[in-house]
Amino acid sequence: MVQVPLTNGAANGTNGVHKVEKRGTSRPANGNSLNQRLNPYAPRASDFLSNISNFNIIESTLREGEQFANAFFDTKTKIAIAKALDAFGVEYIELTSPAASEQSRADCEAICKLGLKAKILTHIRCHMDDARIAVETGVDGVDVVIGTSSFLREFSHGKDMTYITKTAIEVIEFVKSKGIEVRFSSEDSFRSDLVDLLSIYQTVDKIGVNRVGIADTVGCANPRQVYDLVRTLRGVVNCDIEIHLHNDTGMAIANAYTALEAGATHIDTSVLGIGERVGITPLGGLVACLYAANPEYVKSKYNLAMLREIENLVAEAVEVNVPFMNPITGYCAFTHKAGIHAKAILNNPSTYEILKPEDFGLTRYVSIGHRLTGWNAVKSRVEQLGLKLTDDEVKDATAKIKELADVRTQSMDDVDSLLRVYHSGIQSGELAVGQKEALDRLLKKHRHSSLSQDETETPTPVAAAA
Ligand SMILES: CC(=O)SCCNC(=O)CCNC(=O)[C@H](O)C(C)(C)COP(=O)(O)OP(=O)(O)OC[C@H]1O[C@@H](n2cnc3c(N)ncnc32)[C@H](O)[C@@H]1OP(=O)(O)O
Ligand SMILES: O=C(O)CCC(=O)C(=O)O
Ligand SMILES: [Zn+2]
Repeated sequence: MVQVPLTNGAANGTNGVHKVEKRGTSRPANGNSLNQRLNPYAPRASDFLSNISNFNIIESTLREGEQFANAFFDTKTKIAIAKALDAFGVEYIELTSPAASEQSRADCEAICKLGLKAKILTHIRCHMDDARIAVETGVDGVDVVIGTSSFLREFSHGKDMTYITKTAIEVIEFVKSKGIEVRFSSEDSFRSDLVDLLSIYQTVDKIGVNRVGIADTVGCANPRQVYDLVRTLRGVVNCDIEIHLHNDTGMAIANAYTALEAGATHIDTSVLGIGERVGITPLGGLVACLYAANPEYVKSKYNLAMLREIENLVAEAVEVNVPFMNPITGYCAFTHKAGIHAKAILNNPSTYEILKPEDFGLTRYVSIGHRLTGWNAVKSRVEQLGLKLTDDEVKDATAKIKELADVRTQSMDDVDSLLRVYHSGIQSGELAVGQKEALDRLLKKHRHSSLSQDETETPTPVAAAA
């Protein structure tokens, strides 16, 4: 595909300096008036419940992400991912339970010792044995989870709500006694009884849990259900509300956004969304969605130019490619193709872009070597090449590009050669607008001379004699 770079990427340097002061609370940033102009339906400050401009990310690549089928992170890779996420600016990094294995425990301790600005959490079952191990690792907080749906109560741990509540209180009070954060989450919340849920959340809120978590463990929830549950919970507890959303039906980003609108304060993500089955809310997709709502706030919190590097790091570690349709970093995320789009983009990129590539250290492209191209896009390339053609001449050359592209997509070199031949034909007087045969003759001559040049090229010596 011919891709004409229209702007240069403004790759920001990464903020590799680790300060001791921990993240974890974010200040609301208003000021989305520009965004309101770009998108009249953008969220408004008057929505008093909404945390679209006041949220924290709990980045779980090193916990949920380790549950992805392909994932095996050795210590070095875990440290590289943790450092990259910290430099990006996530508020929390969640790690696999130290009860999982001896190496998991050692890695958890090693990451705690890095002195990152992000708060380090580990994720455990609602059990005193796990809690005792977790608090010895040096983490800033412990995320406690237990299934509350009838499925999990019957087929996973086999405990009733009375037992769950009693154990939750014991674990929470123990973790709190160590002076670190504690969160309590109900696994499979959306298939749990609402009265059970609200009752246990209220109990743990009263004993001073820092956050309660809602989990769409099987990815069954839709945005309206998410809104209703978070909104209801917001009216019942005073503590922060975290949400963890699986992507089995493709709803994870929309559900995360809706949860913030309903008053959730913390969103779980993983890089590229990796996790159990198809994973959870992806970091990049969530950032894209929240940037579209309030770019200044998102830019103030995160080093957006690092996103591509982090995704590549994780993609390589788990041996997958970054998907072509990935928000922000998909290979064609900022490529514009159809002539109608290209013209408008060239006049003002906001016509067809809600995300600015330069804010992510990326570059915009207009693709022109295809049959959907238009003369405005071709004119832009003519100007980039420093050629002088009238509008009628550009339109004439565009017609030839389309004719050729009806047979096969033209490379950048193909298009550039055609434009150069066209231009020199006009300059020399061998060509005028509409003279199709003359243009074909010139193109044929050019092809012939490039071929014979190739044939007469001296081969490069493979190795010099000693
Ligand atoms: C939805 C989620 O993703 S939750 C997070 C999932 N994360 C993990 O599973 C971490 C990795 N897991 C592991 O390394 C292991 O499963 C361990 C160390 C946690 C437990 O291993 P094992 O003792 O061999 O038990 P196993 O994995 O077979 O079964 C889980 C046990 O925990 C119990 N359990 C399951 N969930 C919970 C919970 N949330 N709280 C308390 N106990 C639980 C089960 O009843 C079962 O107990 P049992 O030994 O009495 O049968
Ligand atoms: O701890 C949580 O909130 C979520 C646990 C989990 O991974 C899930 O329920 O899918
Ligand atoms: Zn999960």
